[in-house]
Amino acid sequence: MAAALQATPLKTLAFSRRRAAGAPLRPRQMASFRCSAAARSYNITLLPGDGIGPEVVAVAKDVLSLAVALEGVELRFQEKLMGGSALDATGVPLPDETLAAARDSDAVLLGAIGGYKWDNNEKHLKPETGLLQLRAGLRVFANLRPAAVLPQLVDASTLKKEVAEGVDIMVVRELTGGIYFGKPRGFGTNDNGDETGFNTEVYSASEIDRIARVAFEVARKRRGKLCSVDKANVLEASMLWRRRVTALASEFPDIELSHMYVDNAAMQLVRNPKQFDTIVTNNIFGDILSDEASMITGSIGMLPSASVGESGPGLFEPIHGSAPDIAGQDKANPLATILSAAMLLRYGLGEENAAKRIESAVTETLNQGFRTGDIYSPGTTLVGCKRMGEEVLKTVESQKAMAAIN
Ligand SMILES: NC(=O)C1=CN([C@@H]2O[C@H](COP(=O)(O)OP(=O)(O)OC[C@H]3O[C@@H](n4cnc5c(N)ncnc54)[C@H](O)[C@@H]3O)[C@@H](O)[C@H]2O)C=CC1
Ligand SMILES: CC(C)CC(=O)C(=O)O
Ligand SMILES: [Mg+2]
Repeated sequence: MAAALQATPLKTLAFSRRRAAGAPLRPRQMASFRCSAAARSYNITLLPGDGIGPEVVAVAKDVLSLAVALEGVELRFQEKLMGGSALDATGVPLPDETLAAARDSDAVLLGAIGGYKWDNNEKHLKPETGLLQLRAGLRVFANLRPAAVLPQLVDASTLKKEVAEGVDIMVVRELTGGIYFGKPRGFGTNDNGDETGFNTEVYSASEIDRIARVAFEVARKRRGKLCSVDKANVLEASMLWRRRVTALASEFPDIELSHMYVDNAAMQLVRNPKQFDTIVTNNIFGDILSDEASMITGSIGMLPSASVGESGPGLFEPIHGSAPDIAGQDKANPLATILSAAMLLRYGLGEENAAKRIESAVTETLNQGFRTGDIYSPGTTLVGCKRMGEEVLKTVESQKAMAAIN
C-alpha cells in the first residue's frame, strides 16, 4: 500500500507545497521555524466534526504525533468546530473562526460531518453546506482519492479475488465547482403549479483546464494512463469538459488519454477495475465513483483523500461520511483517517519520512491480522476503532526500536 500511495508524488506538482523538496519557505512556515526549537514545526487544524469523525480523528492525531516526533518534527494542533457540532454550538455549520484558523494553518485534518439530527435543516444550516464552504474557502479544487487493493485485504473486497487483486486507481475529483456549487439552484414551481427543485451543473474552461492539468501530472507519475469520465452525450458542461481535456492532451503526449461516459465507468469499475490508472472527473461523478471504488478495496473505511489548491493549506479527510449508524460504538475503521494523516504529511507538509512511517505501520498492523468489522474476514482479529489505533501506534513505536537496533 505504501508503494501504491507513494506512486502519486503530488509533491512534485506545481501547486503543492515543496518546502521539503527544496522550494523556498512560505512566510508562514518561516515564522513557524523561527518560533520553534524543533527543526521543523507546523500548525495543524483538526476538525473532528460529527458522528464517527471525533473517534477517527482522535486516533489519527495520536498516530500523526508519534510519527512526526520520531522524525524530530513538531506539530501544534488546534481543534475547531465544524458541521453539526458547530451548528449546535454557534448556529452555523462553518464558523468564521474555524475557517480563519484553517486558512492560517499549514494543513487541515477533517473527520466527517453530518447526521440525522440536521438532515431536515434548511440548506444553509446543513453540516454538508459547511463542508462545501470549507472546501471553497480553502480553494482546494483538486481532490485526490487513491483506491488501491492491499494484498492483505483482497478477501475483504466485494469483488472476486482475480478481479480485485492489484487494483490501483487514483480518482482526481474536481472539488470546488460543478453541480454542488452551480447557480441557479433552489426550489420553485413550474407552469403546472408543480413544486420543483433545481441545481445547475456548470464548469468554466479554466476550471476544467486546471483540474485536467493536475490529473495529467498525476498520471505522468503513475502508469501514464488517464481516463476522463463525463456525460458528454447529454450534458453541455460535460461537452465542454471533454473538449478542454482533449485539447490539453497535446501538452502531455506521453499520457494515454481515454474518455468514458460515467454510467459505463460505474459498470467498468466493477467489471474490470484494473483497466483504470488515473481517473479525472467532475465533483459529483468523482464523489460517487470514489465511494464505489472504495468497495473494491474492501471498505470505505480504508480510503483517504487529499484536497489541494494552488496555494494555502491542504485539506485531508477520509472519503467516508459521519456513519451515524455506527457512531459512538467504537466500531469505525480509523485507517482511512490515519492514511489521510499520511497524505497530509506527504502532500501538505512535504514530510515524506513521517508519511512512510504511518503507511508502513498500517501495512504492518494489517499483516498482524488486526481488522475492524468493515474489513473483517475469518481468521483475523476483530478490533474496535481505539484498539486499531493502539496497534498502529505500537507498530510505529517498534519502527523506532528497530531503527535503534540497526
Ligand atoms: N466528508 C464528509 O464529511 C461526508 C459526510 N457525509 C454525511 O455523513 C452522513 C452519513 O452519510 P452516509 O451516506 O451514511 O455515508 P457514510 O460514509 O457516513 O456511511 C456509509 C456506510 O459506510 C459505513 N462507514 C463509513 N465510514 C466507515 C468507517 N470509517 N468504518 C466503518 N464503516 C464505515 C457506515 O457505517 C455506513 O454503513 C450524512 O449526514 C452525510 O451527508 C457523507 C459523505 C461525506
Ligand atoms: C457530504 C458531501 C458534501 C461530500 C461528500 O460526500 C464527499 O465529499 O465525499
Ligand atoms: Mg461522498
